[in-house]
Amino acid sequence: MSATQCSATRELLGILKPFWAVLALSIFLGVVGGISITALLTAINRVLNAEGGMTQGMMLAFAAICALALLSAILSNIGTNYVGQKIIAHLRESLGGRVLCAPIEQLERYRTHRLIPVLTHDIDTVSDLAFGLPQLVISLTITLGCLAYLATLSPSMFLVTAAAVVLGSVVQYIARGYGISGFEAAREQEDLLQKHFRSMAEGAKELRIHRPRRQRLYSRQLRETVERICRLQVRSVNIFLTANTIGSLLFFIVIAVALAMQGWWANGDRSVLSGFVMTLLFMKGPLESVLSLLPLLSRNRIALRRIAELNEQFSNPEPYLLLNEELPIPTVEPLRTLELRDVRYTYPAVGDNPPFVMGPLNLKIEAGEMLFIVGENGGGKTTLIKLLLGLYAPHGGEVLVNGKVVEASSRDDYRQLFTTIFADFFLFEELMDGQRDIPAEAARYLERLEIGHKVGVADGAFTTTDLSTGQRKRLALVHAWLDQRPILVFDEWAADQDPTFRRIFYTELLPDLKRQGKTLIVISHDDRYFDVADQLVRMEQGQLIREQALA
Ligand SMILES: Nc1ncnc2c1ncn2[C@@H]1O[C@H](COP(=O)(O)OP(=O)(O)OP(=O)(O)O)[C@@H](O)[C@H]1O
Repeated sequence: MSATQCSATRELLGILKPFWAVLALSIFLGVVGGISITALLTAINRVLNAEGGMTQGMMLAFAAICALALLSAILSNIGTNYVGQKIIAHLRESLGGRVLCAPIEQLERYRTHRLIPVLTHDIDTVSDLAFGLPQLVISLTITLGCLAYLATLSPSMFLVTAAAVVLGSVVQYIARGYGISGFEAAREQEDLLQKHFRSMAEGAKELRIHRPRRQRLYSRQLRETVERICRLQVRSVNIFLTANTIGSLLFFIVIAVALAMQGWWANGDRSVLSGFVMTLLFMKGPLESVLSLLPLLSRNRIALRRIAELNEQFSNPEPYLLLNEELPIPTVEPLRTLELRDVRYTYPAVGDNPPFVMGPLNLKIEAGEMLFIVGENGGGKTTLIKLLLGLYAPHGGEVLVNGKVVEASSRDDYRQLFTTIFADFFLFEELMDGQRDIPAEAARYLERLEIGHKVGVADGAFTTTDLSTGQRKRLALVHAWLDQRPILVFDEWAADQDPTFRRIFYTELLPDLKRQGKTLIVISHDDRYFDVADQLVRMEQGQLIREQALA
């Protein structure tokens, strides 16, 4: 078994493990359903050839088998439907949890356009198989049951039929090899398609004013990818359909052989001959149904491999990340100091670029202090705050809070000291639980930031986030303030503000927050206001240069 098959099989077994009892029962009931239907067929054949037609006993047996076939098929469907829905829920929850707990560096490396198709497309494919499973089990059982019945009717003709089934299966196997490579190539293209969709949605404005780029995205990227996927799917499905049709034809060849050679194997017994032909014709439907599910099996294998890959990528979740709301929130002792001691961090080389090396970084911040981090683009300011925030674990050195080293086990608690507005911030509409009404002071902030007339709070969420970029940042500031954390981090917050608000931010809001006892870490390019800071550090090519204390 190849590594690919191994990972898909392991993933499938892992996914099915919690539901094995229900699944085993459903499969068992599916087998019972298949056997019952085969028994019905043999009963029909017997009645057709019985002297005097159907006796009362036969009628009762017929009704009982009908009831058994019906009941077992319904229960088998209910069981697999349950398992199918549970699998979807389980995969969504477990993959969602993995993404939430993955180290930030891994998430930054695993691009969104690759993540979303796994969480949507691949999970749906796996669940499709779960829904197709009872059909597969029942059809397979009927096929095997019919073959067994054929063997009792005529061992010699059974061998001819079995040879035809083997030949059909070999054709299917070869077709599957070709078909699956097409499905795999199509799945690769799905990631690319997702990337184009993201460009279309997120770059809508840029595309509207740049005709050549828009045309290129539509005709050379989007259309080409869509058509490539279409071609690959058509080709793969055609291969499967052709193989199925060859399989169907084999049935009629076997029937023709049976009719031509009836003298040899049936000794002119017409009841054996009619039973044989009827069973073969009956078996054709279930066998075709099994074969038609083969493309789904192939797609399923690819989807499982993608899920296994994602699981593997995020197999080292950050330890001690709490997702369970019921666990108690640890009490954090009041902040006194925050320190980086000989901290090092290296981004791996990208292409021909050398790795970007940060550090050793040494920095100490006292509670209630205002630290400004300045420096040219690409100097390492954002990386420095990611290290300070505990988003990146240092590759060397230590982060200390109140003189104690922040270990992996305490890193998540440590992060709860901070509220951050990143340059590429995400604005959540909902407030946290228990904040159903904005406290009076926050309303004052909304007014002061001149968005009080635009935004209110209803049902625990801001009434709107449809604001200008600068206004959204102001709203994020209110959000951050509502968090009531001791340290606030601003990554170029003022960059989108007009000069008046920029002045208000540096000369009124920051001093106000400082007066409230907040510790403030501010990335800034606004050299006019550097004198507001208590401490100023410059980041240059990954090195921290301490400027003189200002205040
Ligand atoms: N995910 C990453 N992988 C590899 N290198 C990275 C990654 N993120 C940042 N870098 C590199 O690290 C360096 C510092 O980046 P950082 O974002 O910390 O700079 P910055 O000072 O905040 O810049 P700016 O002022 O433009 O926001 C950059 O030169 C960049 O090339």
